[in-house]
Amino acid sequence: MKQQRQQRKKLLTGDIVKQAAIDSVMKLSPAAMIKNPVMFIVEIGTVVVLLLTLFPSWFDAEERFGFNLTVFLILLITVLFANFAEALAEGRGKAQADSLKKTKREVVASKLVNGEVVVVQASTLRKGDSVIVEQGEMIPGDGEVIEGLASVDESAITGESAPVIKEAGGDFSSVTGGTRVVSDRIVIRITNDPGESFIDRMISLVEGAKRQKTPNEIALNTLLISLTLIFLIVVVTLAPIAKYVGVDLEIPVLIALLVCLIPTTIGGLLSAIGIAGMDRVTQFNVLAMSGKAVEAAGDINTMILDKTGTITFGNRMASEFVPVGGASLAEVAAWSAISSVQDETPEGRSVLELLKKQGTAYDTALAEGGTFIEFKAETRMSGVDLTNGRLVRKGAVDAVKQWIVAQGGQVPSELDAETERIASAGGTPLAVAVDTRIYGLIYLKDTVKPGMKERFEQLRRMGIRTIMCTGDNPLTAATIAKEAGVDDFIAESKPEDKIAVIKREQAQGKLVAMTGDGTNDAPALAQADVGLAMNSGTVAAKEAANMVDLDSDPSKIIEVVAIGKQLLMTRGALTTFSIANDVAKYFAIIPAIFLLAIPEMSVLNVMQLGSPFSAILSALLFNAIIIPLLIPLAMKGVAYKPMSSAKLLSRNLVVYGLGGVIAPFIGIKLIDMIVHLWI
Ligand SMILES: Nc1ncnc2c1ncn2[C@@H]1O[C@H](COP(=O)(O)OP(=O)(O)OP(=O)(O)O)[C@@H](O)[C@H]1O
Ligand SMILES: [K+]
Ligand SMILES: [Mg+2]
Repeated sequence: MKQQRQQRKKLLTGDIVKQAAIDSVMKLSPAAMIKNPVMFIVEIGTVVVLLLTLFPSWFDAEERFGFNLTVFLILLITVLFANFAEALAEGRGKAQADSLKKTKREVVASKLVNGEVVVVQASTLRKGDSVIVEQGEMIPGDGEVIEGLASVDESAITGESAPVIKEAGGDFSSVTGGTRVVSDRIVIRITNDPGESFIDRMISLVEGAKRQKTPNEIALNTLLISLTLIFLIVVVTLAPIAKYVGVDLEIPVLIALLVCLIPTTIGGLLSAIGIAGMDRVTQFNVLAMSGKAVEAAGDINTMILDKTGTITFGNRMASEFVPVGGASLAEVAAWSAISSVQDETPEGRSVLELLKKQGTAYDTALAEGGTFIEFKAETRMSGVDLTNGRLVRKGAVDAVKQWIVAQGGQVPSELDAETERIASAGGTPLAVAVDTRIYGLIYLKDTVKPGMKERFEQLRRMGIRTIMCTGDNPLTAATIAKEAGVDDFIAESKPEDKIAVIKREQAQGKLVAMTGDGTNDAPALAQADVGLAMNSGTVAAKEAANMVDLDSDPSKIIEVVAIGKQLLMTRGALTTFSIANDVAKYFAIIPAIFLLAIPEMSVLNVMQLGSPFSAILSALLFNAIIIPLLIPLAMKGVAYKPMSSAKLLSRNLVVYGLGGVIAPFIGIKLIDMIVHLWI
């Protein structure tokens, strides 16, 4: 499985680079260029200079073939470099889309029609149809298991070759078209019409077909267009003014000046930054439904995490039976077993496993024929109503206490002390009760994932507040919260409490992220600004969320936030760099232009550039080659250390702002020294 994952990461191959080179020429089409107004202006300038080069007489212009041709070529590569950046960023997604499309081969499906099996083409299946999938067969469409249990190979979409169990009911019922049943047989209800499947969505996502500009990008684009218009006006009005004072500025020189001044660096890299950011999330096996979701992740103030499975490993295992109120150890063990025979949750299964491990004989015959009470997050209890009328329950201590009191029973005096002992060790105590009597406790142990403290510390440095929401009791919650280092916790919380927390934070103007997998998480996932659903989870959760983690690792939300932050930072840093650059170029090129007309003004030549022409060409060439030089940074993202936004901003202003001012002086001077040798 590691190998497959690596293969995915190594997708930036020679083929992609070659394809990107071809695409950058295709993207010269004005219909495509107009989407990037800054570069579109450069393209128009390129065409004008070409015409001036070839037919100077048309314009009554001076014949300066060599210079004009050079300006034309530099302008052309400027546009090509920008197109190449975008094409390269798109390349990896396209390659991934191609491999996904291969999994979309036409398959046949065994559709159930009035109880009979009819073989049909998968493409004819509609929402609501039921199909049978047997061992070895491809699952014909997205759906929910409504009958049976099977192991499914999902490597086609997750890159993970270990099969996963899918079963009817519960949080592991969703299946994805294009994955394969490797054992057993399941009946599936199709949940999507053709063309709307998960793989379809994934293809259009990685391909960027549906890529819409995010609000952030639109705002930045507006700024870039405004700057471009301002400089356009400046340059256009410069000509008559210069003429008035007796300086004749040629059109290619003015175009060169314009291109140097407008924000071509960020204009050329902007869409590559966005695509690469999305791609980084995808390579991380997280599907973001929109770029907006990734950017929102970068702006998160509050993160809601659940305890079990996110902060802890989630294998809450029974480790001890604790009798209370004069009950014997054997009695607690026996009732624990009876309450758990039909409880298919990991917690329930672990009770029987513990008894087996301890070698304790237990008899669950009493439970036969009884009504099973399934565990629910709302009741926080599970159990069985026996045929002899006795009611057996186990569950969260406060829930069982309430139940016992409602039954007319009493709470044994040492229950609280024992509960406290387990909870203060970070364990989860489950009370076991029958009718009106509490027999004792089951001690469920779970461990905090290693490295959690460091990760929450990082989040804190990013200015993100973490809140752990758990159905567990306050003491267990407090112990785990302390051990993991979260900022706050909410104990004994029911699913609706999560929405309440999210709404409360949002009301304070904060952006909230959360993870979840169950149907009861769906409303909260939809309410959160960033909702990360687990691929193993229910269809409802996946549809409500704006991101899906194919590896079903809830703690990945932390990395997703880091990627979002890095995306925003990269864009900010390169914008700063680009604008600082343009300011510096202004000082390099303006004196040169005036020197061209009034050679006596040699004091203007502060940079000691070879000649006015070489100064203009050097500035223009620097302006072009800075784009490909920054492609790696745009694609990889700027180096990122967790710290507060304010600190980051000032640090970036120094590095990229100051760097942006200094770099052109050095770059242009170097190029000029070379250029001057041959003109
Ligand atoms: N199988 C079960 N039978 C009875 N009670 C259970 C069972 N599983 C869990 N509980 C009790 O219900 C509480 C809530 O469990 P649930 O899994 O819903 O927690 P949660 O809300 O997801 O929060 P977290 O994941 O942080 O524990 C648990 O703390 C435990 O006391
Ligand atoms: K520029
Ligand atoms: Mg949970």
